[in-house]
Amino acid sequence: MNKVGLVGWRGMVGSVLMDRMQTEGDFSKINAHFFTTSQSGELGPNFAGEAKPLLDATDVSALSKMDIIISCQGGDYTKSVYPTLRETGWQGYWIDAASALRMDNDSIIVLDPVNKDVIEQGLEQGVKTFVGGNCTVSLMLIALGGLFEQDLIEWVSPMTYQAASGAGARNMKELITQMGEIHGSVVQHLSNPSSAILEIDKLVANKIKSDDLPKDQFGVPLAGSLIPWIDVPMPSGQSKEEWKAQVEANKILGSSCSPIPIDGLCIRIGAMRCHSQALTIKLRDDISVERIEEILEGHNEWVKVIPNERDVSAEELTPVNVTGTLSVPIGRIRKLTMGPKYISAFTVGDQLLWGAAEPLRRMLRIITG
Ligand SMILES: NC(=O)C1=CN([C@@H]2O[C@H](COP(=O)(O)OP(=O)(O)OC[C@H]3O[C@@H](n4cnc5c(N)ncnc54)[C@H](OP(=O)(O)O)[C@@H]3O)[C@@H](O)[C@H]2O)C=CC1
Ligand SMILES: N[C@@H](CC(=O)OP(=O)(O)O)C(=O)O
Repeated sequence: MNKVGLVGWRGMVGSVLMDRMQTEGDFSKINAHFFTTSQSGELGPNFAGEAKPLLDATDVSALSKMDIIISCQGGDYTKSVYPTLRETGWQGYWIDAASALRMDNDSIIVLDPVNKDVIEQGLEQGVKTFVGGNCTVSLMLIALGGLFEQDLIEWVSPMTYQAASGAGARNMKELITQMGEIHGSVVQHLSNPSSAILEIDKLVANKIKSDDLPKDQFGVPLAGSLIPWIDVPMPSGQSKEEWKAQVEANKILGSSCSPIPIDGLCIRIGAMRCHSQALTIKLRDDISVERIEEILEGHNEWVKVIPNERDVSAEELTPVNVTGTLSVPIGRIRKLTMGPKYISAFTVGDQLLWGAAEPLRRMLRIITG
């Protein structure tokens, strides 16, 4: 059995990965070794049988004994350890959640329901570095896989509604704390049926704007508001999150030589762990909505077409419905007034599952069988 080193297993993405690996029985296929950057020598988890002391994730000699390493530890860790490990001549498989190696020439971005051919070709050619894609990119491609596969898309503009989890566990906690504090500021007014809504609104607005609302993580209020910028600025005027859409999606699709334009705005909203995206798509042909729905639904087992109807959209096409599942619903599909080749769509996905952990887990299974 392959020796698999797990780094970052107790973080948020890592915990979701561990959960999925246990559910799918993956630990029975590997010889798991748990690493840590901060708790070396302490007793590790028992997911894979008897708990053993944790290994030092900065010890290149210990890492180099692994056949496969999966890291959910983050980009700084990857940048500090990966080059040194490769310089020792280590020929193992490196599977990573962080973005650090995604655009390297010798890495493949993994999303096997969409690019299994690219992955298999890479394995045959000796590629050893496999990286999970950006969450919005992976979720969009699971949703639109059928249209991309049949080369029916001329361009896409995704406008995102991204959950707090994309910014990390502390940000999720901060969002809930902000919500609680806002509620607390008007709780007595809410219980009084005759209280005036404009007075409540004023108190809420004052609370959200006040210095004592906790905002160390996001820097600004998120509850009762939104943040129209994610990640650092790029020279193009895009945020880095927006820049990733086109470069990563085309790399996954193997179309980087003649890239499909994919560009829009990325917005942080007060959802917990599901990213949503409103898509404007220009098709290459005038295709009926029924045919589009058929093509989308037929592509993979996780995408689910939701009819463009009010009640079912409000019930099923939401973060609260999708959270904790691998389902990627897509709905609001209709022709736009711009012309017969222009369609809208709205999709939602769990950014810790298909958006982060699941593509890595499936890559491990592709390697280990
Ligand atoms: N969050 C996301 O949506 C996505 C994240 N990623 C990538 O995954 C990386 C990891 O993200 P994420 O999982 O959110 O990071 P976390 O901050 O949740 O975990 C990262 C590491 O922090 C250490 N840590 C310190 N204190 C604790 C604690 N109390 N509980 C758990 N872990 C702790 C752990 O390392 P140790 O055991 O060594 O101390 C852990 O592996 C990101 O940097 C990013 O590159 C990729 C896609 C999506
Ligand atoms: N940037 C994403 C989460 C993430 O970690 O993305 P990436 O894996 O591309 O760094 C978000 O904020 O929602």
